[in-house]
Amino acid sequence: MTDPAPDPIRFTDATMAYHRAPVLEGVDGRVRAGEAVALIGPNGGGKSTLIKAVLGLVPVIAGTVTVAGRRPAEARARVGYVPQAASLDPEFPVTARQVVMMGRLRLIGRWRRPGRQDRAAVDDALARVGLADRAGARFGTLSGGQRQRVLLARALSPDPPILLLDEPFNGVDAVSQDALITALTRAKSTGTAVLVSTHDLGPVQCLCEQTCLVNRRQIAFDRTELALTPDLLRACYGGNVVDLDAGRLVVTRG
Ligand SMILES: Nc1ncnc2c1ncn2[C@@H]1O[C@H](COP(=O)(O)OP(=O)(O)OP(=O)(O)O)[C@@H](O)[C@H]1O
Repeated sequence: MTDPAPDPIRFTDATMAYHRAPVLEGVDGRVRAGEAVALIGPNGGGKSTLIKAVLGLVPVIAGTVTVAGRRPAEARARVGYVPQAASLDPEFPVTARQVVMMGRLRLIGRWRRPGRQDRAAVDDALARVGLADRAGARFGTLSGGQRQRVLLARALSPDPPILLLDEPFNGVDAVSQDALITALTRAKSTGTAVLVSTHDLGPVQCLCEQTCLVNRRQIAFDRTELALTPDLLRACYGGNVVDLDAGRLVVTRG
């Protein structure tokens, strides 16, 4: 009998630290193929730290984090990463198509030029985020939401089995939010595992099978409907008020 495939991402009582002091403790759960996990918590709660641990950029000082059964640094090629949109300078003189092609560089190799297959993959990735008609537009002239979609297309272009997204819905208009959700839903349908940090609970409820709540330690890692309860959200956000607004959960910063 062959062993089942390892989970795309597996956390086993993992503690992360930049230096000696733990920044995030006790993360335990898995991101399965074809599923999305939302990472939710207050500013400074450790969301970006967890994503960086999966990228192999932050040390895991206790427990383990594995990516496709390996240590994170050994599995980097299997992971597509969408950083916060602000991390790419809009003044940088490149088109949307050139930004997306950057996602193929690892496959193309340093000494080769992009081929027909690379160009087709870039066009396909832009189409998947609904920006086929903006391929030639300069990145800096696009709206914030469109830039975020270009960054998702860049991550999608090499077709990675695992996607990490750091607050992709921040400051994004409704059209772009829908386009991001559509592209991520499609990626899940082809088996991609998704880990997405967000402050916005709306997309979580339609996209994420599981939710991980963190505030310096794991508060919950469970099916979304079991994790997004007023009590757990209150525990996570330190008592900030949670309203049930027409069936939707809202975290207020009061
Ligand atoms: N490079 C670093 N070196 C040392 N400490 C860091 C570093 N980056 C982040 N931290 C600390 O780790 C803790 C968690 O930060 P992190 O950025 O993971 O939180 P976050 O939940 O992503 O917050 P936000 O929603 O504001 O992005 C914070 O106390 C932060 O100061």
